[in-house]
Amino acid sequence: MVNALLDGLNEPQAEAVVHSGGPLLIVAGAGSGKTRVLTHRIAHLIGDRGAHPGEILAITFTNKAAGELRERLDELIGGRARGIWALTFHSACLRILRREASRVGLKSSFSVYDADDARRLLGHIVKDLHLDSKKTTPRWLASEISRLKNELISVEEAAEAANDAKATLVADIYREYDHRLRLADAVDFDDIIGLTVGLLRDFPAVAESWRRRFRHVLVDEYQDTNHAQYVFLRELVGTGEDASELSVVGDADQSIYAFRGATIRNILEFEKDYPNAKTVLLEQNYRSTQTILDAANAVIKLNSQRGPEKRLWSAQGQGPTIQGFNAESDGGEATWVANRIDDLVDDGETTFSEVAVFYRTNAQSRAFEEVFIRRGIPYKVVGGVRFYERKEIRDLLAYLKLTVNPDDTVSAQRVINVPKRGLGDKAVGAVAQYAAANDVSFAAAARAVDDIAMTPRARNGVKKFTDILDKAAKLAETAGPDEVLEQVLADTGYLEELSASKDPRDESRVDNIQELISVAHEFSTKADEDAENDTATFLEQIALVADSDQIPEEQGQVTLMTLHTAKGLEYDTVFLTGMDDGMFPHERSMGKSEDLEEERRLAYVGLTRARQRLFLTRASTRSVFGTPQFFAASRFLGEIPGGLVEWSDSTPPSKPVKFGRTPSFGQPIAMKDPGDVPVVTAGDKVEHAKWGEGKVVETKGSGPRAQARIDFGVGDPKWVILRLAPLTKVDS
Ligand SMILES: Nc1ncnc2c1ncn2[C@@H]1O[C@H](COP(=O)(O)OP(=O)(O)OP(=O)(O)O)[C@@H](O)[C@H]1O
Ligand SMILES: [Mg+2]
Repeated sequence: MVNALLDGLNEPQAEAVVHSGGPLLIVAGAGSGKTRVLTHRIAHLIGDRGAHPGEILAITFTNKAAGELRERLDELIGGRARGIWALTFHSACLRILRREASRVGLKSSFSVYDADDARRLLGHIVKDLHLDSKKTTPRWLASEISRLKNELISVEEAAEAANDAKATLVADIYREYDHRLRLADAVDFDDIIGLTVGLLRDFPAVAESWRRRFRHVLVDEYQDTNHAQYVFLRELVGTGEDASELSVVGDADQSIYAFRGATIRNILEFEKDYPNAKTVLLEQNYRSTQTILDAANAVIKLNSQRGPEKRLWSAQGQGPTIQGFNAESDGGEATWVANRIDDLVDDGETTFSEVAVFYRTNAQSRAFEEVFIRRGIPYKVVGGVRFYERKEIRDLLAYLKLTVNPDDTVSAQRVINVPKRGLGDKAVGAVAQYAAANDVSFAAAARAVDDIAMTPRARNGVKKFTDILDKAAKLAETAGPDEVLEQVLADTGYLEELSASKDPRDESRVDNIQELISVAHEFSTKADEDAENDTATFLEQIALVADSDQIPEEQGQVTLMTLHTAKGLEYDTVFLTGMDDGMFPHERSMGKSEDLEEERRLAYVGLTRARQRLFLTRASTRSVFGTPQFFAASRFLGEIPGGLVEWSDSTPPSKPVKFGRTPSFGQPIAMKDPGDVPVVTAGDKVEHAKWGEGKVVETKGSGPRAQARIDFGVGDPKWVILRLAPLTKVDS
C-alpha cells in the first residue's frame, strides 16, 4: 500500500504525504503537485495510518474541486472514500451549523441568503429608513458588512469602533440587517463561517466533540482564506494536547481573493501561528513547459509582497514559444483566437475540451461567444448570468424556500405578488409595517392580515398567497422538491401568466422552469443511499454552487471563464485575452501598489494554467458601452522577457468604418495618424460625418486618449475619441 501511494511522487511530495504528528504546511508554486499531495495524503491516512474516513475533513475551494478529490480518492482507495467530508468552507460550516443550529439561535430549517437575497434585504432596510438608495447602495452596504463579518467584527464592536458618520451608518445598518436576518431565521454567506466560529468559541464542549470527530483537517488553496476561515480552522483543530492534525497547502503568489477578505498573512505566518509546524517546499513543476514557467516567474518576481523565494523548474523542456497577437479591435482579437483554436484542432494538436479562454471580467466573453457561434466552435461560458440567478428560477425557489422556512422574509416579499394577485405597493407596505411594528417576520405578518388595514381585494390576495404556502409546506413534509414545485406552479398560475405573455423572453422562461423541475426530479430520485434528498438539502446545494462548479463535464467544449475561476485548473492550451492596461490590470486596480500586486498574482495564476501552449492577446480598441475606446498594451506583457513571446499584428485597416457602432469582427476601425487628430477645446465648432454639426462641451485626456464631449443638438452630448471619430474642426 505504502509504495502504491508514494509511487509517482518526488521526495518532498512523499515526505509531505507521510508526515505525522504536528501541523504541516506545504508551500509551493503553481503546478508543483500541492493538490496531488493533499489527495495522496488523505489516501495514506486511511490506507496506511488506519484513519477512519469519517475522521477526515478536506477543505477545497469549490464544490467541483471537492468532487474531483472524492473521485481521485475513489481511484486510490475505492469506496472507503465515501465517508470523508470533502467540502468547501461554506458547505462544511453549514453542515456543522445545521446540527447545532439551536445553540446559535437558529431553527434547523434556517434559510441561506445568497448575495442577491442579502442585497434585497439591505434594499428593504434602506427604503424603510428613508435613506437615499443612490448614495447608500445595497451593494456598497453589502460589501461593507461583509468586510466586518469576515473580520469577525460583531454588531456591538462595529458600533463601538465607528468614529465617523460613514462607519456609524454602516454599523447601524449592520445591526438592523442582522436583526432582520434572525427574524427571518436566515443566515448570509459570511454568517455561515462567522456563526460556526461563534459556536466553537462559546461552546467548548461542542468544539471538543467536533475536534474528536475530525482528527485530520486538510485545506487546499490556503492562501485564499480570510480571517474568519482562519479562526474557524484554529478553533476546530485546537492547539493543545488534543489538537487535530492540520495540513494546509498553498502559494502566496496565487492569492487572488483580497476583495473577499482573503489575506496572505495566513500563509505567510503559518509557522508563527503553529510553532511546531513542519514546512515542505516543492520546487518541481509537473504541469507546464519551461517557457511558460519562465514567463510566469518573470512576472511574479516583480511583486514585493511574497512568500519564501521559490525556484520553480520543469523537466518538460522548453516547449513552443508563447504566441502573442495585437488586434485592432476586440472583435479582431476574438477572430484570431477562433482561428488558432480551429487550426490546432484541425491539425490534431488538441481537442476543444483542452482549450481555455481566460479574461478579466465576465463581460468580455461576449465578443468570443459571437465569433464562436458563427464558427461553430463548441464552447461553454463558466460564470456570467447563471441559471439560478434568472428571475423565474429565483421566483420558484423563493416559494420552495418558504416551504422549508416560513419566516424567510426576502423570499416572501419577493413573491407575495408574483404572479399578480392584486396587491399594490401599499398593501405590501402595510404588511411590512405590521411586521416591523410587531417584530415578526413578513410572512407571519401576512398570516395576520385580518388585523391589517387594506382593501378586501388585497386582503384576499394575501390570503391566497398564504394558502398556497401552507399547502406547499404540507406537501413538502412527504414529497420531494419536484412535486412541491409542480404544485406551486399549478396553484399560482405562474405558467399561465408566462404563456399568456407576449414578451418573447417568456418562452425561454418556461423552458428554464422545466429545466428546474428536471433538476429537482433528478435530485429527489437520486439512488445514492447516504444522500439526503429533502427540499432543504436541495436548496442548500443550489445556494452554494460556485462559478467553477459549472465547468463542463461533457467533452468537446472550449471553456471560457474569468481568471479568478481558473484557479487550480489546468489546460493544454490557454488563451490569456484582453491583455490591455485598464482591462488587465483592471482599471480600478492601477492606482494602489497592493491592488496592482493582486492583479499580478492573477496574471501568474492565468499564465500557470497552461500545460503546453500559451497565447497572449490584446486589442487596441474595444467597445466599451457601445463606444470604441483606445487601450494601451498591458504592463504585464512588458514584464515577460521578449525572447519568450513571438508577436504578430493584424493587417492594418484598409477602409474606414463608420464611427458610432461597435467595430465588427475582423474589420478594424480606422485610426487617424497622430498628426491628423483634430485639436479642439470647449466652445469649438466641429462637423461629424454622421451626426452633423456640433459644439465641443468639454475635453479630456491627451494624445491617443484625447476625447471630447460634443453637443449635436439632439439628445445628450456624446463623448467621442478624437483619434477615431470622423470629425473635423469647423472654423467659425
Ligand atoms: N510527482 C508527480 N509526477 C507526475 N505528475 C505530477 C506529479 N506531481 C504533480 N503532478 C501533476 O502535475 C499537475 C499539477 O499538479 P497539481 O494540480 O496538484 O498542482 P498544484 O500545486 O496544486 O497547482 P496549483 O498551484 O495550480 O493549484 C497535475 O496534472 C498533477 O497530476
Ligand atoms: Mg492545486
